[in-house]
Amino acid sequence: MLIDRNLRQYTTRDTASIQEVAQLIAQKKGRIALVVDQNGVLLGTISNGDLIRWLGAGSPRGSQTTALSIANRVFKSVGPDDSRDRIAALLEDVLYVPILDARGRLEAVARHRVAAEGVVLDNRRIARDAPVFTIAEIGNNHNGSLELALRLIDAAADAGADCAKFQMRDMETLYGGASDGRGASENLGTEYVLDLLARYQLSTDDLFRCFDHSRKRGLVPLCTPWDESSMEKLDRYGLPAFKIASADFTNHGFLKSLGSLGKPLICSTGMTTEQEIRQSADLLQRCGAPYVLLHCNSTYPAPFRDVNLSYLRRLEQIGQCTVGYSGHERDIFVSIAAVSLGARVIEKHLTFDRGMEGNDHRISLLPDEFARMVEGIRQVEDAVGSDAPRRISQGEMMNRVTLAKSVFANVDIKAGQVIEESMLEVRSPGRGLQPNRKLELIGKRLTRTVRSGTPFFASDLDGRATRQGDGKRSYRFHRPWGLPVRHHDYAKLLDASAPDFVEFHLSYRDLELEDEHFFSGRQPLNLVVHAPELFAGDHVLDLCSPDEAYRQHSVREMRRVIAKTHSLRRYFETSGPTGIVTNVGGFSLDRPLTPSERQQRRETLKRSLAELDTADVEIWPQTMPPYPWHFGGQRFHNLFVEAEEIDVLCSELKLGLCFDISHSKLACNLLKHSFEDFTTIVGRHTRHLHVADAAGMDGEGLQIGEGEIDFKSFYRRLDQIAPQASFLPEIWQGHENDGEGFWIALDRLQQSVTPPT
Ligand SMILES: C=C(OP(=O)(O)O)C(=O)O
Repeated sequence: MLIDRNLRQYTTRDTASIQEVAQLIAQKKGRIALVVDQNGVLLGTISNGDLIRWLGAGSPRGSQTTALSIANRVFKSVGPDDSRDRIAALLEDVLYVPILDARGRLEAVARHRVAAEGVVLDNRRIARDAPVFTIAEIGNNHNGSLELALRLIDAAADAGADCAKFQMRDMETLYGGASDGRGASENLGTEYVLDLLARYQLSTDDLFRCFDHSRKRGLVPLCTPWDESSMEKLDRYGLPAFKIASADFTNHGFLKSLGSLGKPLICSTGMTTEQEIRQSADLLQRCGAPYVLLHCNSTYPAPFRDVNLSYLRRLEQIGQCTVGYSGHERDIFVSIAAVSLGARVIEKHLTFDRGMEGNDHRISLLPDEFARMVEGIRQVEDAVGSDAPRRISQGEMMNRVTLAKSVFANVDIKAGQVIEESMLEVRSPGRGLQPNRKLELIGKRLTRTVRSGTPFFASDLDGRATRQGDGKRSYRFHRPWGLPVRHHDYAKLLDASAPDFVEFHLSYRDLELEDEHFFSGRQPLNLVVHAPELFAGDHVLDLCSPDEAYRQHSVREMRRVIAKTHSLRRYFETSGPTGIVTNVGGFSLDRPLTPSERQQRRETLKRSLAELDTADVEIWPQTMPPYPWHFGGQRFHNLFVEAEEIDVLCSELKLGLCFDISHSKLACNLLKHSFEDFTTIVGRHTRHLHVADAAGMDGEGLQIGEGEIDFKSFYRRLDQIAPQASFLPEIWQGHENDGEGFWIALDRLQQSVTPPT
């Protein structure tokens, strides 16, 4: 059972429209709306079944209907003093039991607990599918000094912690006569702890100051109450949750008191038997308390061999809840490993000096160690993934092309011929059919001619191979369309279709090609150029580089690209300046750049662009994904990713843009921005489009219809903002097998986005 005091997700006003009620029920994935008046008095309930019945009855009075008019006015409820057993009995018949105060106001909702939902504190969700919540346990490491406590909070925030945690004790309640610190009748260990605690308490006011300061630094303040009097003070202060120390996990009376407050409980389970953990978890469930269990070994430092991280999985099963780890061992590695075993909360002590007086200092992390641990946690939580079937990432796919092998013909084979084993060989690169499919090819009759030294493709197996000899493919789009070409496949692709323009994708070696060998006279189509990203000597173009020598190198390479563009222009029907699609740089290797670093990169870009002679050409920066695959490895991209920034840069520098919709969809996915709004903002600057589908955070260049983009609505929007912008399909590996991927993309686009004529 869960007693949920987070009421917003259940309640709707009596005057709300049916649409609002439906939205509430749908959005919160709940099955009920509780109808309240302006004072929060519960007037009735509406289930999704009630909504469906209302629709089935022809929606009497239609849009005039209010929530109250269709609500069930007779419902089961309980008062705050009703026993948990009574609520549990009611929950056998209904899904939700409202808990009302004496005046009928909704106080909480009792319902069945769902283990996977986790807990929410200060808008932070702690759950299996949420980011790891890191707690910097300051505990008593302030040694009674407010000034030190505040500095530790700052250090926790700077180290990237999510929470600063303290401990509060009412020494008199807790230790009675021994609270003066002398505790002479206690055993030696207790006497020592008592003495420390008595000397190193912060006053209640000082602790509250620490909580205020934590909030100011963006941290969730938490505190472990060690007694009921402290619990009441912390509740009154308004802490969003309570931490429960291992020492109190078998203290059923205290657990019940904490559970009755309706706030999430983060409970450590050190020093307890499995039987005791089961009992306490059972008790928390009966209380209806939202809770998380932390695996813990309560020794200081804990020997690594006693930590038993594998218990995390068992704890998750026993507690039927989200789990975490409160670590008392040395160093940072065990806590990072705990994340890979399912921990979603990591608590570690923090100090400035392990030599200070007090038990906890010597097992605490220093601020730079804590920061390194948080960094490790973030890396591991990103890397853990799932046990779903293996998927090849986009970067691996790129590397598979260059590093792996495929099946090639070692003789010319004509269409209609049957393939024999002796005609095949396995070699690099891996552009075509993987070697494990070689046997499937043997005995197949080819539907196309395959020249010696060229690879086979999957379409050779199912007879779908590219049509040959049946004339040029023709497409009709209401904006100029083109094809990405290289010097070596230009003639072949042009043979197969009649685009309005071609976009030359240049490698740095192509800059040295003699263009006259490739074109016989002037070509009746327009030209766009795509600048290389990689240049000789592993130089990745970066016009924004803070390294001046590197930046100047990039400017020199860009000048060569411009010169090449002028050379190509001689062979094409160019009307106006030629666009050069460019990834202008601004990437980083280990982390995204900070806003001020980004600002510096923007200024540097302005400088670099001003150093280029752009007569008869236009540099079109390309919109970028947040995690571009640079030659099969991942980087962070920082410029031309966010709509507002692109808008400002393009306006200031009067730049036209190549809107790569696959890249930008990924950026919107990561930043949780609307792709529609992005299109509206950057559409104003768009001269040219790279079109491909996209999925997730880094699935770029996908075939049309195989990702998440709604092309129909995208083109509809863009037609109003940038009707003249040219486009081409930039499908990954689209040029293989005589441009098979491009033709599929163009066919699909024609079907879905061309308005009827
Ligand atoms: C002592 C505490 O917790 P743990 O048992 O995790 O060390 C605490 O929260 O104050």
